[in-house]
Amino acid sequence: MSRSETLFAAAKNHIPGGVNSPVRAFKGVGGDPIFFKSGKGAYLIDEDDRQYIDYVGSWGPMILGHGNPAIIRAVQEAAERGLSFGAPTAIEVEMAYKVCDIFPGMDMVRMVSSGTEATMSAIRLARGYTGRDKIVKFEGCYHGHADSLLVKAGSGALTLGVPNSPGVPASVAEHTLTLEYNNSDQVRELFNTIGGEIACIIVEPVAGNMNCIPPVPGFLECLREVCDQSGAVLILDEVMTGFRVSLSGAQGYYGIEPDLTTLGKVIGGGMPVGAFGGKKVIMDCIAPTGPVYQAGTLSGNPVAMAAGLAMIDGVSTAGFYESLSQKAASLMQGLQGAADAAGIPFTTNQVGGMFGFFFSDEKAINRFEQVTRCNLERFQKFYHLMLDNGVYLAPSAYEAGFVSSAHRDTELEQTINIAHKVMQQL
Ligand SMILES: Cc1ncc(COP(=O)(O)O)c(C=O)c1O
Ligand SMILES: N[C@H](C=O)CCC(=O)O
Repeated sequence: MSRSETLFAAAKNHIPGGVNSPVRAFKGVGGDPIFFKSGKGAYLIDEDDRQYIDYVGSWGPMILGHGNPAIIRAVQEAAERGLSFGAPTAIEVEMAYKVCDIFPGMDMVRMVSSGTEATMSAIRLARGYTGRDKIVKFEGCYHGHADSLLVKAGSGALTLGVPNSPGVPASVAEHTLTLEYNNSDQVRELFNTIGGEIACIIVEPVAGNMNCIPPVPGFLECLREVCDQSGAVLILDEVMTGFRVSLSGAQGYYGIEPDLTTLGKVIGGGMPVGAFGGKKVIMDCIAPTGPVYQAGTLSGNPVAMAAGLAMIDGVSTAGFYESLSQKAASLMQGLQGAADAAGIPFTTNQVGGMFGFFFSDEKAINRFEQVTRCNLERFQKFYHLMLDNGVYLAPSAYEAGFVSSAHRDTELEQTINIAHKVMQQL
């Protein structure tokens, strides 16, 4: 048995399914997950000393590649000063100023420890601020695992076939109204009927949890418009897209100003961090200023803030996002070329440093339902052949992929060459 197999067998004895987050379990592709022991730049090394070019990047955070020296140094120095105080620190103030500076519509921000906490808190805040219960989300979007958001959810919930999780009371789920992503007509119809009862819309401004689906022109603008008309709060969930598709996320990229923004992943530099922030009039409703309760023992943790600030410094350099986007675009062009050469129906999407590919003969994929029609069997075969050749992709057809600044032409070309070989075997 390989060391990964041995570890997986042991893990299953004491960790449900052998993993601490379901999508890692390889249920979406079959076979056993790989256990990793280290990462450097664009590469991951597994427990059996095999090396992989990594396009998961810890599901987004590792935008500078693994083991970035500036981040490691920042973490080491912060750890020397103290791991946690449970009291205010200067570095939290620095982080708040930095984030509010980068996101123009954000007057105030509260740090938390995960994307789930950020979205859950933002929803509660929107409800508290508006005094309304109903929320709107989109099928296939994933916003973490808070009860009210596990309704027609994407990511691991979709991969495992449980988009509506047992354990969520019907009395909670009934307040979550789910519409089709990129369908503005449905949005307008709902808001024309009950707009005054809706607390918020929460949306992934580029969906990355049903593979990668960019917004069609006019969709995000429509969400802004109906929220303005109805008094509902527009929450852009930028846990994945923040600092990823541009420095100021999808809101900067598409020019849409939300009322609230949720952040995670890149903002923590690989440490467990999330954040939610937005307009002062709404953020003032949060305790201790206002009555909407929200708290966290480790929120604003100094080591995590140090990692996040070093990461933000790293992505704030001139030309960073142009270069990142170019890498993702050339990877997608290369994969498309490999599929075309092999006569395999194939389509790609890409925004900034995130990408998606589809085994489909449809030329443009922008709806959830199109994603579900893709050739899953072919994806699974492709996945394992790429893996066998040293390329680590997200182990599900419902996840976006990510490049980092550490992916050089060498790694991209090697991946494309492998894809040429693999596509011929499908
Ligand atoms: C868009 C989006 N929102 C929220 C979350 C939840 O974040 P976390 O896994 O850190 O709880 C994720 C990822 O998991 C995500 O991709
Ligand atoms: N799609 C998820 C985050 O974006 C994957 C991470 C996880 O749930 O483990």
